[in-house]
Amino acid sequence: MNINKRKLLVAGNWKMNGTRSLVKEFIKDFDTKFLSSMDVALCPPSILIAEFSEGRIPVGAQDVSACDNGAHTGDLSVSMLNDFECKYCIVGHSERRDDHGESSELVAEKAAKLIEAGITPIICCGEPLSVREAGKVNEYVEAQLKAVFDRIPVSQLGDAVIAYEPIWAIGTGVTASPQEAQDVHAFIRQFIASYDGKLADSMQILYGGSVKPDNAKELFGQADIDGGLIGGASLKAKDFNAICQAAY
Ligand SMILES: O=C[C@H](O)COP(=O)(O)O
Repeated sequence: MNINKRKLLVAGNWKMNGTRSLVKEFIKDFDTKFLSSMDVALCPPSILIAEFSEGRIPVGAQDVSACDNGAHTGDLSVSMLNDFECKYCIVGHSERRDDHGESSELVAEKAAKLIEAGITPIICCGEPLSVREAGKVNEYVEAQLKAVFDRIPVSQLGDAVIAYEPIWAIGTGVTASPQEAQDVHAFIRQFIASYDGKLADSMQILYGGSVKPDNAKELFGQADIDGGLIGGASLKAKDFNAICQAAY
């Protein structure tokens, strides 16, 4: 049992991967004991969200529109996510910022929309390698998060989650060392504290970027790391179970 700090959250992000049969297999193999003492979520591609209704795993989406229902081809609204009982929704993942040119202001709008609808946003931030090499990680991450804190009153951010994901560690097998990750998480918590100390103490800050069964425990053991946003390793229930075990 993890004794430190806040309740931990392990969230899987399947990205653009998965099939209906993988969902069935995953539901069968996922160990539901984890649901009793920690937060768990699985964010499949939106076309597979309904398939998770047969299991007990809380489900999330990977993105949402900042607009209400209407003429927005290809998008999903918060009310649609609510209709499918999504508890979480990732926003501002670096792949969306890169592939779809999403700005931090748009990410903040999406997060605001989710909070208004009662869905927990998992707000991603994180720097590319060039920024780390230039020694500007804190400034970069702060600018991404400031857009959110400028847009949403702290009184409404109680249920939001932040995920720090250094881009150079995503899908590369290169993980930030526990200390490197902890340093940025501590900075993020300090940044939140500059708005509201209580919020800083309670907000879950996840680490993402090549989290695997063999490195999860050390990462989650850091004082300011409250779990993980897991990409590749969340596609196999066996590995996802092992990562949840590290947080259990
Ligand atoms: O959302 C998840 C992250 O991008 C991490 O992906 P990864 O675990 O495959 O490196």
